[in-house]
Amino acid sequence: MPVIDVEHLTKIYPVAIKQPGLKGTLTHFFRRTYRQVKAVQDISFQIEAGEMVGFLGPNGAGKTTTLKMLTGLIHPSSGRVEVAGYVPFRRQPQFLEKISLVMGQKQQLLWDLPALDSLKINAAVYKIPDRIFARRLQELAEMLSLQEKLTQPVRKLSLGERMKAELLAALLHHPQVLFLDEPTLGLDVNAQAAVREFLKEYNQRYQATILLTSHYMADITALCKRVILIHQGRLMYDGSLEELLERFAPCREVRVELAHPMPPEKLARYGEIETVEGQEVRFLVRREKLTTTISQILAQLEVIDLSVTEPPIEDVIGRLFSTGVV
Ligand SMILES: Nc1ncnc2c1ncn2[C@@H]1O[C@H](COP(=O)(O)OP(=O)(O)OP(=O)(O)O)[C@@H](O)[C@H]1O
Repeated sequence: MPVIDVEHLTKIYPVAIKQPGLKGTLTHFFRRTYRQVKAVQDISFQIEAGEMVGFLGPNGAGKTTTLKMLTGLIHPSSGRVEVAGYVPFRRQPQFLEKISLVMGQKQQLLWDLPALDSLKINAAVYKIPDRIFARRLQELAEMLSLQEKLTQPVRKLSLGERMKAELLAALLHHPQVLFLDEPTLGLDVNAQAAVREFLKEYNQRYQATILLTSHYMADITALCKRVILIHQGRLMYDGSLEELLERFAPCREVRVELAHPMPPEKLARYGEIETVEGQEVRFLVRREKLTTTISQILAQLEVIDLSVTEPPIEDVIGRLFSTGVV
């Protein structure tokens, strides 16, 4: 049975239109007109327990709106949504104990207090007994390398430490389902990697289900085998990341530095030649032929150096979003 079950989910925001000037203000006050923003349109997907899924889309695609419906912060306009067996917008306490939502650009920890104080408040809200609180705190703080930092006021923590403390606060009640909206936003490369490493470990250790949005493709490639793509509120793709790349980036680039320059006609058999500059040749080679082609190049040519590069995933997905075709 899926932990997250979404069927024909739609959210339409009514947005009041106001004309400029005094007349516009008066009309707006007495007789408002609305236009409809279709933020999410008829999307369906299921996520099984323990899965870690990347939820991707360009700005304004409807990701946050979907996460808000999945966590019960807003009511869908139509469709059905169930998370951990509950209908989110009823906001039943048993449901709230099973989920957590972490938004990279919002914080729940109190700015002037040590994180530990906010954590104690959370423990009281979730009715976590002292003994269990102490155990979980120690375990999570260790996983996040935060032991020394929890007694300092939050405002004195670095951005990365603050994000880790936010994660600790969000996970103290051991939610079964975790929704993460840009958890690595604005963090430096090391802090991003630390958060990623932690999420991977948390998912494996507790079999937690995680739905994650991120503009950093490194997060997605490191954590998610499956991705869901949405564009202008509609579901574009739901499947494995590997298959997506296979379908939309079937080639890799092979750069070879030869001992002596060679005429292009003698090189064409190894792949589609992109450029030849002196002794350096760049080929495009289909993924499935990569190992055979590389062995042939190494056996048949005098090679000084060879490297293989993957087209950046950002480029592949960016192209999909700009063409709107999957
Ligand atoms: N409360 C609201 N009232 C009216 N329109 C809204 C509201 N919240 C979001 N929207 C609109 O709904 C659409 C989807 O927004 P949403 O925030 O869900 O996108 P997103 O994929 O999370 O984007 P981003 O990556 O920029 O955060 C956008 O056109 C946005 O302007």
